Amino acid sequence: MTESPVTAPSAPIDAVYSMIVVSNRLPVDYVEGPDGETLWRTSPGGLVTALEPVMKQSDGAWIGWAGVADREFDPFENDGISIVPVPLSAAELEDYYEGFSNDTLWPLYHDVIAPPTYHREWWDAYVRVNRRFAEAAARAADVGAVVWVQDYQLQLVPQMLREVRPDLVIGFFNHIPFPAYGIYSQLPWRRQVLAGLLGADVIGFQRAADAGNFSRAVRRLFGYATRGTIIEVPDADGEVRRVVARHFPISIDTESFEELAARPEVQARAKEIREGLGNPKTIMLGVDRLDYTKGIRHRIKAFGELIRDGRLSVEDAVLVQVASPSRERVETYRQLRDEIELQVGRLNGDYSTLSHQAVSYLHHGYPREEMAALYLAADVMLVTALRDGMNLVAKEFVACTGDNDGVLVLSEFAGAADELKQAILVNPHDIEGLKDAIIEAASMPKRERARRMRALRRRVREYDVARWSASFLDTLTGSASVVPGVPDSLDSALSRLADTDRLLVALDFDGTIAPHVDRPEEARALDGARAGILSLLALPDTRIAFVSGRALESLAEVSEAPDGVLLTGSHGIELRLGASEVELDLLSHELDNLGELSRMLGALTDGVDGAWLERKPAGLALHTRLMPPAAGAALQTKVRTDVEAALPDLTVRGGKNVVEFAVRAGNKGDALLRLKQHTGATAVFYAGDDETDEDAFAVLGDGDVGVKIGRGKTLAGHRVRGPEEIVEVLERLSAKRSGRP
Ligand SMILES: O=P(O)(O)OC[C@H]1O[C@H](O[C@H]2O[C@H](CO)[C@@H](O)[C@H](O)[C@H]2O)[C@H](O)[C@@H](O)[C@@H]1O
Ligand SMILES: O=c1ccn([C@@H]2O[C@H](COP(=O)(O)OP(=O)(O)O)[C@@H](O)[C@H]2O)c(=O)[nH]1
Repeated sequence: MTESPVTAPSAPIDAVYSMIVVSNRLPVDYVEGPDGETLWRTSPGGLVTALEPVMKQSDGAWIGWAGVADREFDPFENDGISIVPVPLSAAELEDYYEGFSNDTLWPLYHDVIAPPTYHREWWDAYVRVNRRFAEAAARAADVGAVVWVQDYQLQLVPQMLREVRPDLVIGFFNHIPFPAYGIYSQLPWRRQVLAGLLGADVIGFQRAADAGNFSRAVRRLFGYATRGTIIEVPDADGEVRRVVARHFPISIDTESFEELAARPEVQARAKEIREGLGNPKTIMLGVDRLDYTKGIRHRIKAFGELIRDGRLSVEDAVLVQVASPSRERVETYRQLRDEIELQVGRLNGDYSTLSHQAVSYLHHGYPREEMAALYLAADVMLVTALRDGMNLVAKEFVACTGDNDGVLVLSEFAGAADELKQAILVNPHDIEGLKDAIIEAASMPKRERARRMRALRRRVREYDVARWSASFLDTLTGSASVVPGVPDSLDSALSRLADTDRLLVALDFDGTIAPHVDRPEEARALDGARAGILSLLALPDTRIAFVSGRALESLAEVSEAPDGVLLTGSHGIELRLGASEVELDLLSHELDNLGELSRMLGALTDGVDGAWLERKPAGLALHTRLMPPAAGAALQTKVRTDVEAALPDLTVRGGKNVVEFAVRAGNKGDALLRLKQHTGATAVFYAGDDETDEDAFAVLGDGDVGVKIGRGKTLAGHRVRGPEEIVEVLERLSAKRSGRP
């Protein structure tokens, strides 16, 4: 794909940043002041709204385009953020931004609501500009820095960056939907785009469905193995990189919107807006970039028909539609503007009176204060997107509705619908359904309005933008240091989990409930963990399982598992569910491989001080914990290389001071699914500390709780410091569950 590779700066020139965000848009756009002076204005769109508070909290740099062609700017500081502008020529603006980004990818990724256009010269410009962004990031990033690339305009940057700076930790977040394969496969450069994205360590999406579509496309086009949210990407040297592709729904700085809406001057402005509109009974509000994905026409059509049919009157109801200018040089956007303005003009001509307008249409972009006042003034917020990555407007309306008195009508095709379930959910293509929903919203009793809005507010408070970025970055980097104790967020998750009908508590053994020891046969669970397990076992509809990489026999021995505990060993290959033990019948070629493996490992480790082999039913593990670290690492590398060359079909797993080879594949994710099926669990708790536990975290669903012990990249939603914290977690879970009605 990268015909001419990204140039690696011999010594990065401005390599000072340990955290970098790269996006097409900077938080500010250049505008020329009345006297020709340089002014910077907040850029449009939700990406900037979401990332601005994140970057204000970090001392990293934001790399992006300044919103104007053919101008070069030096790096500068804006509102506490270090800005590194990347220039675009007028031709690049046309081909890369307006063309490939907004006339190819945008309609394609939004389910071809408008027809995508494919031009080879647009693609060439896309590659060229992506390379420029990658070069800028490679120059600015300190050794080992985290680079977080944003959105569909820059999908090739992760791979380009990895090629020249393999030391970097690279994340990617896609703010818009990722389409199903049947649509994605139209893209002539579909393989190059996937390869570009797979350069990242973690690829984030708005909805679980988007992440699923992406993984399916990778399977179809590259045949890479995927397990849950993990994609196994082979590198050129045959090593497998585990790339995470999962959803991280973006959000807003809820507190700052609440604070804004509580300001007296904003409330006064809201009152003024209502009065200016003639104090109607119901103010309906739509706020969108003027984009065909937003369903503005559908909304106006439904509203217009309600007036025409007499179900609403212009004396009682007005629709305020903010349609902020967007991508105005792209033909589809121009046409849309004409269509909407014709529609609004007709509607107002037909139904407005001298004192009451049907639609108050505003083709402007407003500052946050005015947005908050509009949200406050509105009774009903109409978000009728035909497809939308998230839609932050919906969340902002909820945050600003401080008195719980407002109704949100929300398209099920906006990412926000996965979270804001107490909104009135609509299919905007169904105009009759949309009309009924608008009437339901306008006439909803006060108590019902308050009940729904309280629940919505709880959600946007709990899941704000800080949580979004923390959860993405934590998955990407692992937290630098893990504080002792049980975090509040984990405690709340345990409270919810404790209420489930049938609970499965699945625990890795070593390093999770038993501290690591030098001799694996000496490992024992902490007394507190045993006590917690016994008290959970005594509760109805509560099952416990140990999920270990150890051979089942060894697990049974060291765990001294109380009766009733389910056991899975050898990474899920062996299971003991109740009294019966699952037989492990190795096939003849597996037995041959096992014999050869055993011979090779014996020869390679014979006489090496501190190295020992652990036999497992389907393989062998080499332990080097008792060796000097450098010698242990060197031995592991040698053993891996030799075994992989001689026996390429084996499953290889690296752990802490251990490398393990198995003649039959199996993993803790499969084990957990099997346990879930066996127990009929309605929710699962899983805790683990090692790389192999990531397979289990990868199969957890929305109502489940995953806890990673210690540092390191993880898919688990929570993290604690060590087995002592797991003791506390088990105690709390048991107490909460025994207290349920
Ligand atoms: O930069 P523009 O071409 O002017 O477009 C503005 C932004 O629009 C898109 O926003 C998306 O991100 C939001 C936050 O995640 C999300 O809520 C919304 O659903 C998306 O459409 C676009 O993805 C950004 O790159 C643009 O900057
Ligand atoms: O006149 C306007 C219109 C919109 N917005 C902001 O633009 C963002 C729109 O984000 P959303 O996710 O809803 O859609 P996008 O435009 O990114 O597709 C929200 O933060 C709005 O508050 C704004 O500040 N002024």
